Amino acid sequence: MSDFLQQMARSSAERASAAKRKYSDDELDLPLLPLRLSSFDVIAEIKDYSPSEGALAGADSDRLQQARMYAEGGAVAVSVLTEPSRFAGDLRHLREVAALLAGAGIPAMRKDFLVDPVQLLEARAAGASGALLITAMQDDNELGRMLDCACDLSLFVLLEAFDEDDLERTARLLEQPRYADRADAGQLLVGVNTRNLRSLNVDPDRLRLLGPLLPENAVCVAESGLHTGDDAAAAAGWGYRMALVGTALMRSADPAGLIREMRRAGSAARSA
Ligand SMILES: O=C(O)c1ccccc1NCC(=O)[C@H](O)[C@H](O)COP(=O)(O)O
Repeated sequence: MSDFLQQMARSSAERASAAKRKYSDDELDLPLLPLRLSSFDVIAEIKDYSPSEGALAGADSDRLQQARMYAEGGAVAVSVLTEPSRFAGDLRHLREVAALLAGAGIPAMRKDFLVDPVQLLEARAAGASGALLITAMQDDNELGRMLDCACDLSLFVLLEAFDEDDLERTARLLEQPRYADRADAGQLLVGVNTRNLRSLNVDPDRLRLLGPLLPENAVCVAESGLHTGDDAAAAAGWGYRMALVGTALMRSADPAGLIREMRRAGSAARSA
C-alpha cells in the first residue's frame, strides 16, 4: 500500500473507533436511492480541497447550489468527500447534500478512505445510498466484510482499483454470486483511478492500459483527471461506462453544461 493510503488508513481507523456505536433502525431509515444507469453517466463530486490541487471551493461557494447544478446536468449520483484531514470533507456535507438530492431522486455517495463497516452505517445514517471502497486498502477478508455490510444495507458500491493487481482481486471477488448479482444489477461498480498515489499526479494513460482488464460483468468507472467531453469519449472508447469527476466540475462556471457534454460525448462514443 502506498504511504498516502497507509496514512489515510490510520486516520480513518481512528475516526472509525470514535464512530463505534449502535445505529437504530430509525437512523438508518432514510431514502435509499438506486443508481439509474443510462448509456454513459457522470458521478459528480463535491470536493472542497484536493491534496494535489489545493482549495477547490472558495469561501463564498455554496455546496447545495453546486449539488443543484449537478442534478440539473443529469448526474447519476453525487459523490461527497467526507475525509477531513486532506480533503476538508465532513459527514455534515454528505448529510446536507443527500437531504437535498433525495427530493430529486439522485443518490449521494460517501467518498472517503473507509476501513470499518461502522463507517458504512455512518454513511447510511447521513443519507448516503452508496459508498466508495478502495481495494488496495484492505485484504480480501476485510474487503469482503465491507462489501457484505454494504450489500446488507443495500448501498451501491464503487470498488476502486489503481492497478492490475487490484483488478485481478476484483475479478476474483466478482466470481462470488452475491457480488456478481450486485454487479449485474448495476449496484456494484468497478472504478479505475488514474491518480499516482506517490506523486499525486494523474496518469491518463492508465485508463487505456487497464481497459482490457476491466471485468465484463460490471459497469466500470473512469476516475480522476477527466475534464472535457473528449476525455469522457476516450474513456468510453476504452470500455468505461461512467466518469467520476470532481476538480473540473468544482472549477467550471457551468457544471450542469459540462456534465451534459460529458454524458453526450461518452454516450456517442459508446454507440459509435
Ligand atoms: O484529488 C486528489 O488530489 C487526490 C489525491 C490523493 C488521493 C486521492 C485523490 N483524489 C480522490 C479522487 O479519487 C478524486 O477525488 C476523484 O476521482 C475525482 O477526481 P478529479 O476529477 O481529478 O478531481
